[in-house]
Amino acid sequence: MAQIKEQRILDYVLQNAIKGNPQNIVDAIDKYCSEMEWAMNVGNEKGLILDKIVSETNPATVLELGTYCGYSGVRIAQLLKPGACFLTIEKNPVHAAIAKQMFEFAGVKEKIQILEGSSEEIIPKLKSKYKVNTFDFIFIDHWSDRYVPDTKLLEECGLLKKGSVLLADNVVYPGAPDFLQYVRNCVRYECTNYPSHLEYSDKEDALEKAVFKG
Ligand SMILES: Nc1ncnc2c1ncn2CCCCCNC(=O)c1cc(-c2ccc(F)cc2)cc(O)c1O
Ligand SMILES: [Mg+2]
Repeated sequence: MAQIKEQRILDYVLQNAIKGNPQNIVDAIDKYCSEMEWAMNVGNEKGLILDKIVSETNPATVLELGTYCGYSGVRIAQLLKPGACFLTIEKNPVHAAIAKQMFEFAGVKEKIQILEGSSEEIIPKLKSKYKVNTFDFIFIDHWSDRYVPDTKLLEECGLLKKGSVLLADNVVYPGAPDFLQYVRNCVRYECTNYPSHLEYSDKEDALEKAVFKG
């Protein structure tokens, strides 16, 4: 059967990484995607910045927008304290199925709940259906044209509290200029830019951290 790239990435991990070892699985994905096939995982250079900000935040509640193959989900999950709640939203059912298997192999499936669907349809249901109050940390890594509307949706749904940390991928490449404009000009956010490079590439990219001030 014609395989898709994401299935080849998962197969490579299942055959070459150590089951139950999140860091080894992250390293295996990076090895495959830098040597064999490029894929839109956040990657190790931006991943190390992600790790640092997650560790500093030490969140009890995490939301990720854009699961893909589960690379950033595995990176974040291995840093979370016991009992932390981690929800990740993925619109593409095939990618969600790949990520589910990735989380199982990594031994983090008890820490992460994959919500299949679009962010715009799931975010308004998070309080009622998923018993969430607010999020301490939000990793934004889905369509860049959803960054602003979903940030506003999170505000409107009362899912942010004073100190909530939003971290957005790809603010330079592919780019999210309206998001940068929004958070940098809104008094309710304190922003920090982290210049880096596009995963498995020398193109410039960056992460933007926006801390909600309440
Ligand atoms: N409304 C929703 N809710 C949830 N998931 C949703 C959604 N809507 C869609 N999706 C499903 C996620 C779509 C993937 C998002 N990520 C990306 O599109 C992405 C692309 C590149 C990239 C870079 C250079 C290139 F030449 C080409 C591509 C790099 C990255 O790091 C990326 O994260
Ligand atoms: Mg990305």
